[in-house]
Amino acid sequence: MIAADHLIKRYDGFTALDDVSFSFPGAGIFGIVGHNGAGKTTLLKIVSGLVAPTSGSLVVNGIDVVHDPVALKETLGYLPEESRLYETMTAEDYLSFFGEIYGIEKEEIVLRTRRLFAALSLETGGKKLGEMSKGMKRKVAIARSLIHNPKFLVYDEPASGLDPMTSRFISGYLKKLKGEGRTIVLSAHNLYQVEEICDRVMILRRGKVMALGTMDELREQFGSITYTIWFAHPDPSRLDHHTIPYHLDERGLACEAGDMTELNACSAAIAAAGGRVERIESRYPSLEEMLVAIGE
Ligand SMILES: Nc1ncnc2c1ncn2[C@@H]1O[C@H](COP(=O)(O)OP(=O)(O)OP(=O)(O)O)[C@@H](O)[C@H]1O
Repeated sequence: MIAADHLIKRYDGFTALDDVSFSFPGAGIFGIVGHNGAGKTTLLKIVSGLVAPTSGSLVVNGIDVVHDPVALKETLGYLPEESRLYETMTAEDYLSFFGEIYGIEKEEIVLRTRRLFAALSLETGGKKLGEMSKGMKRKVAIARSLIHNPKFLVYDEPASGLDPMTSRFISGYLKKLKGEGRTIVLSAHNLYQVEEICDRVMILRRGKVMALGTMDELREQFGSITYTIWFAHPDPSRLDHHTIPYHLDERGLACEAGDMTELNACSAAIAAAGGRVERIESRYPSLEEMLVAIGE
């Protein structure tokens, strides 16, 4: 469905995207993450046909986006990082305005607007866009991106700057859109949201692809499982912090091990000090830890 091959984007000699290739089949959510300036917005604009790459090819649903970006318009819903809404318009008029641009009948626009606002739990109360909260404005912008019922959605940070409740609501809504058979390409700084909803994830660093795959594949790639060992000891004050670097958490005395060797050494040290290992849990690195490991 999406095939990007060797995309390069240069701005006056500065390389914002450096040989980016990926493919994404069928319906689902593709997440792009990376530090500020990594090239996420640039890539999303290229994927939407809004910016031409310096070189490389991009095919979306059989459309050659590099040579015929306009052909994508009917099937594309694009949500920019910051939507400039017309402050003095009501949300209903705003959607009408865009619906008419797409040539949708007036009655149909009213019907779709009502349905979209209901699905987004958006009660406008006749307010003008300038009077709305950030969360409401974001929902209006999302509704606008869907007014022509596109199958392909490109969302630049759909939940940025929103409170946790609204952000969670948007995550759920994106999953619903995916359930309707749509393809979503998104960027996000909220890595927990990406981990939760994305089928495939790309990590960009300074315009280069550092990792690409399902969350499971990324976890494999970034490998190291870490371990937490919980243990009991009759008198923790006698424990030597150098041999057993423990801390106290809500479950009791705990010790972290970075690999199997450390795990074995720590377990042996606990036993030698008269303690008893009660529980061991393994943990994969989170997307956040992967990003930190990759560095800026
Ligand atoms: N029109 C432009 N002209 C010159 N440089 C640009 C232009 N657009 C983007 N860049 C540069 O390309 C790089 C990537 O920018 P981009 O906005 O794609 O990053 P990003 O990953 O979306 O960042 P953020 O997370 O901060 O939104 C940055 O160094 C930026 O300054």
